[in-house]
Amino acid sequence: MTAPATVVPVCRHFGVCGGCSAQDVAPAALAEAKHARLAAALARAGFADPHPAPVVSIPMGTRRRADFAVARVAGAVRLGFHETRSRTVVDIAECPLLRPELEALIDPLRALLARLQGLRKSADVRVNLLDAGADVSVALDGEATAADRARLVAFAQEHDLPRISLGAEPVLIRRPPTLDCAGLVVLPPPAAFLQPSFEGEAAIRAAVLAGLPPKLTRKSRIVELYAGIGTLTGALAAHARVHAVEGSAPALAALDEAARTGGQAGRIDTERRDLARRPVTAKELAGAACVVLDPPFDGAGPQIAPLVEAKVQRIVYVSCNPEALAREAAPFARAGYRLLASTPIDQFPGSDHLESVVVLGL
Ligand SMILES: C[S@@+](CC[C@H](N)C(=O)[O-])C[C@H]1O[C@@H](n2cnc3c(N)ncnc32)[C@H](O)[C@@H]1O
Repeated sequence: MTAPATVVPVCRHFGVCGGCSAQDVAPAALAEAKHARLAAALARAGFADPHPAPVVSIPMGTRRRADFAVARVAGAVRLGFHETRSRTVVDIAECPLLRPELEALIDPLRALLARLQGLRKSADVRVNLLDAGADVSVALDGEATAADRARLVAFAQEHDLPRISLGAEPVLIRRPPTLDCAGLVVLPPPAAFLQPSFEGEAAIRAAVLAGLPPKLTRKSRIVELYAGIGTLTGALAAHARVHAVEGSAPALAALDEAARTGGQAGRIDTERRDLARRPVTAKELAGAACVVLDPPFDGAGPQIAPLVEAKVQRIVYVSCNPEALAREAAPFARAGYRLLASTPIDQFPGSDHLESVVVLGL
């Protein structure tokens, strides 16, 4: 018997909220479609007959990062996500994608925002669930008043948050906002980029480690591009020395500090660099046993050409955009790289987004 192609959406906001576009597609059918999408992207890149590994499916209720949009409309505050292709904020009562700890903060956050004088028309709230608890950052469109700051402090205390911030500025740190990234204990900056779920992050890490060259020694060098706060760096450093490159100063500072305090300074060195303006050159990549790259949605752009030119034996490309992957894997295929492995990771259930890890070798 084949699985039904459609199911009843689990969330009452489905169809209006732009957060999930495919919640009415049966999970098995969605997984099949995502698998086919990765295969098609790799075929377009020029790899004949790609056979991605089975999809790693991350269930609903696991999202540990939420970017809420907030709007003050006719005196009332809406908190939720934008409608599809619109700036209108859907005022949500639930979000089954989220971990329960984050879902439980929706109503209290809305009540908090309603009382902030610095909220004129709109705001953004980023909640990152760290090991230390939910790290909240509120970006207002107006100036926060002293009373607003006092309300943020009271909110952090009432909800036992490790830290609450206005944008990038911490207003109160109650305990270190720690996150264990495979042994590297990081203090991410407010509103840091995190992979959407612990489970998805573990799956990415496992696929990346499985893609490393077999003969690494502890003296081998891995160049990691777009390292962020070090989500993958600590795990890579268990296998080789890592040169981690990242454009965001706060993210890189967090990674650097974690490496130093964790006694990994000899294994991990860091470099702040805007890879769009100043890509790492082929010459700089000489001698690297492997390059791991995890670029933003639009891809690595100008970084690709020097990477292809460098002829590094192994490339592990983590992608959250199959279209960019198809485009950027193509020059590797033309340069003679073989597709060694590809893993689709569905860490965006209920939507058509797809994460994947692709391993290329010469
Ligand atoms: C998809 S995230 C991956 C981060 C990290 N690997 C992780 O898994 O958490 C992409 C990273 O690329 C960084 N980035 C974006 N544009 C960049 C640029 N032009 N140069 C360097 N880094 C950039 C972002 O700050 C972000 O940390």
